[in-house]
Amino acid sequence: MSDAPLAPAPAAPLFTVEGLTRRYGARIGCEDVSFELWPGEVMGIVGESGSGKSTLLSCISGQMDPDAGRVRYATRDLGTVDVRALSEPRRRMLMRTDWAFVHQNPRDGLRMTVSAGANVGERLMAVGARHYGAIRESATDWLGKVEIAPERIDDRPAAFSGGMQQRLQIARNLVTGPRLVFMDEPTGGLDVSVQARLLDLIRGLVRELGLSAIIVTHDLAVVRLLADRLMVMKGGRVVETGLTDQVLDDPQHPYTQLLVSSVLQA
Ligand SMILES: Nc1ncnc2c1ncn2[C@@H]1O[C@H](COP(=O)(O)OP(=O)(O)OP(=O)(O)O)[C@@H](O)[C@H]1O
Repeated sequence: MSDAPLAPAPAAPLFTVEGLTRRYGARIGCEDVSFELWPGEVMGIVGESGSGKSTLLSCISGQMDPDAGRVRYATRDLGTVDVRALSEPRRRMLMRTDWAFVHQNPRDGLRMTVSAGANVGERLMAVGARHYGAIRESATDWLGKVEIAPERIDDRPAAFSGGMQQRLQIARNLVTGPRLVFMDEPTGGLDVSVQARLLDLIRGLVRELGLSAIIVTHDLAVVRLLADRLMVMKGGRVVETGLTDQVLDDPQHPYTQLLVSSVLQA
């Protein structure tokens, strides 16, 4: 037995989803999805197109109302709360401070008409920062963290490459110090070499900041690199869940076996 002191185990999950269901008329978006996310944990959600990943992500991140089910979150000040039972202003504040959402298309998460610095700085202002010098310093610092040169601070995102825009979106999301980050195909639509660099950056930030994250992707290489645990969806339901390496190296469900082998053959 090692003498090294053990870090205390977290007492409770950060985020709990119970029996979440969302239908579009008669069509199932996602059905009866339940899982827990622990502090500092990264969960990957994979499945083919139409399997319900985006519907699930929209419902759990508060962007869409589910038809049934509950989402609970361990807040810093109020303990664990039912997110939908919060008042609208509280819910909005939670989503703006403790939570963050990285969209697949950076244009959906950035303001394209203002500078890179303003994209980062206005998030700080939205949570009460007022001192111009401090805001600009923080924005410069965050641009550096996502490998954007400080001299680009006054450029608009339209003058950036796709990979740079995505890195800027990440800075804009993380500047307010969230604890939980939702990511929808964060490397989708980028060249392979740009994807690899972005994945490295995300992995470094997640570890350094101790973030919890839920990442939706159809790309198994993304979850292999980023996710501690994996949930495999098909037809709106979860068909398999487990530690990422375990699920990818020894898939149990025939659908997961197919997903893994189709990547191997590709
Ligand atoms: N606005 C909508 N109206 C009707 N049906 C929808 C709507 N959005 C999604 N669906 C249906 O819900 C199911 C799940 O779709 P969803 O977009 O959540 O899957 P996905 O796994 O995210 O797919 P993709 O990877 O292509 O984004 C599909 O059958 C889809 O056709």
